[in-house]
Amino acid sequence: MLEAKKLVKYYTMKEKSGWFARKKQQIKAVNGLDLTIKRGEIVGLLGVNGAGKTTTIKMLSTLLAPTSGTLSIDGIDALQQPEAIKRRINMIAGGERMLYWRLSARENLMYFGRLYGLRGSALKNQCDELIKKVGLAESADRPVERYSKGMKQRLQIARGLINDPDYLFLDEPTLGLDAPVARQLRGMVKDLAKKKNKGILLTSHYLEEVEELCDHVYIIEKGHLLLHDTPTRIIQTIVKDRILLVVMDRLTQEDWTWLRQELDNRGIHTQKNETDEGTQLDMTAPFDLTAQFIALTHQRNFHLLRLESKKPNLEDAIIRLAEERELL
Ligand SMILES: Nc1ncnc2c1ncn2[C@@H]1O[C@H](COP(=O)(O)OP(=O)(O)OP(=O)(O)O)[C@@H](O)[C@H]1O
Repeated sequence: MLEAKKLVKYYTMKEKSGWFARKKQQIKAVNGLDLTIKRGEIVGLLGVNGAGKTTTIKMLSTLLAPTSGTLSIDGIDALQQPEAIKRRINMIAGGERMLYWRLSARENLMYFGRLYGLRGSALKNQCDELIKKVGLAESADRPVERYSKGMKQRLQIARGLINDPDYLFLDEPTLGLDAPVARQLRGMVKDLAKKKNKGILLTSHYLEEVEELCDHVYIIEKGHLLLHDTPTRIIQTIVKDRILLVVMDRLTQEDWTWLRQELDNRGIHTQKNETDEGTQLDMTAPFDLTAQFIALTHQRNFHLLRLESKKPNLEDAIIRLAEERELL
């Protein structure tokens, strides 16, 4: 298990405050964060821009020393024994960082493998296997600068697996990828956790991806933990409303006045729009309102064209949370 306790990172910056004077300014990027990742699970780390996600990942991957706090990985103190830890972890960033563009996929992997102490046939076999695994066999000897974004990202995954880490930190792994390529990568990430028993930390601005992949999620704000739970419970806790969308034959003014009064009496909040299809109603209430709405339509023989009950998702929850905390 990876266990971070009371992690703190303050950045100190010097700002000009006169001709010669410089004032020290301290930025509290991460401020007392507790976080755990077990092997075989995918953990999400969410927060608005500047919340402290990248700083946290850099500390977990020992690229950045915390100001205070502890970090242990499978019982080993990561701050005391960073060399022992580096063999057990790796980081994969989205976008186009962390690769040498003039080198081929094979040369990149050979280079990074050597950094982890791999040599000879062990290194060659590991590179061959990873190249095959991420589907780059045919283009393995071409320079990376000629790769598509999806190919570069698959190579990033291979690079992140070169030392066969037990824990992987994925920072925006599907950034800028087309939907089918992103889906393929999500499948790979799931397999790494569920079939290869790796512990995975994921940051992503694609909340559907987080909802689909993560067993539990940490939401941070200004370096503090705001919420830690499963995606389902986060949605249930934050968005209590159920949403019903209905399109029906155009309502007369009299019918609308009657319907609005009935809906108001039941605590159903309604928004009405006239569309080409007919009258569209978006209704929200803190309970499942489908049965009640259908009963009302029977009373006046309204003709329904479409009825969709929408379950709130993680994106709805995060937007609601940000609105409540005035982060938007
Ligand atoms: N090297 C640095 N020096 C000074 N301040 C920094 C440095 N890196 C980050 N910060 C500050 O620390 C805070 C947290 O930044 P961090 O990059 O960890 O946030 P983030 O959640 O990853 O944001 P984003 O989603 O925009 O990538 C921000 O206020 C940022 O300006």
